[in-house]
Amino acid sequence: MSVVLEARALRFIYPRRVTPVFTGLDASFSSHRVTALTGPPGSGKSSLLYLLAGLLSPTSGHVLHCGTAITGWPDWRRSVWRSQQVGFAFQDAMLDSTRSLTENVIESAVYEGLNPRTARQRALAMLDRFGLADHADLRPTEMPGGQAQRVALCRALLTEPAILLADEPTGGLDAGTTRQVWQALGEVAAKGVCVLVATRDVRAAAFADDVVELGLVPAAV
Ligand SMILES: Nc1ncnc2c1ncn2[C@@H]1O[C@H](COP(=O)(O)OP(=O)(O)OP(=O)(O)O)[C@@H](O)[C@H]1O
Repeated sequence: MSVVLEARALRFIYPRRVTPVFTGLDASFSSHRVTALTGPPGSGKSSLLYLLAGLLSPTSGHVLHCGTAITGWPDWRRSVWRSQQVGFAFQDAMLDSTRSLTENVIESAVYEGLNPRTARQRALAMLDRFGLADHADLRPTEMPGGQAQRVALCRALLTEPAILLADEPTGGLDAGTTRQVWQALGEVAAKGVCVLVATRDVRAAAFADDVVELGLVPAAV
């Protein structure tokens, strides 16, 4: 187990906003661990994932990957780093409604160079692990609601990233499926991945190895 990602003295304010989201956040995240990012709506769970992925730049402070500040890099370098190291399961899974779940999972990885046969094998194993094997050939519109996040997780994991960032992966799922997703995330972490989950799930603490609770910044700060 080693620290993979760190937020150091992270301050962040969205353009044209008065109140910062973070005013000096320090946190570290390790391989082999599932960390739940919790906190009330608006406390910055999603924003922190975007900052850690280098999709947003902090107002001040740094994000470090294995001790190296990615925040000082030019965009292109962060983008290469992200494609090699990070899998991001966005809250809005943005699935292609004209393609099957399997095709949705493999498409971008194959586009980026993953062998199509390997991609398909991995996708089917992943869909199975996340309880979607029976839906593999369905289109997103043909499956029940709340499933898209699991497809997004499979897609994010296809390139076997060192870091998995998942935004609300269990939103809208029943208790049994929620447990299954957390268990699958635990198995991903057990292979050495640093797993971060932004979640409103009140039972997150029971499933995650670590919990980082974010708070709302008072408006006057
Ligand atoms: N693109 C944006 N532009 C301006 N402000 C934003 C933007 N996205 C989020 N915010 C604001 O930043 C703060 C943190 O939002 P964020 O979505 O990161 O919190 P969250 O904890 O993930 O919330 P939720 O649980 O509702 O998803 C909120 O006040 C939100 O309104």
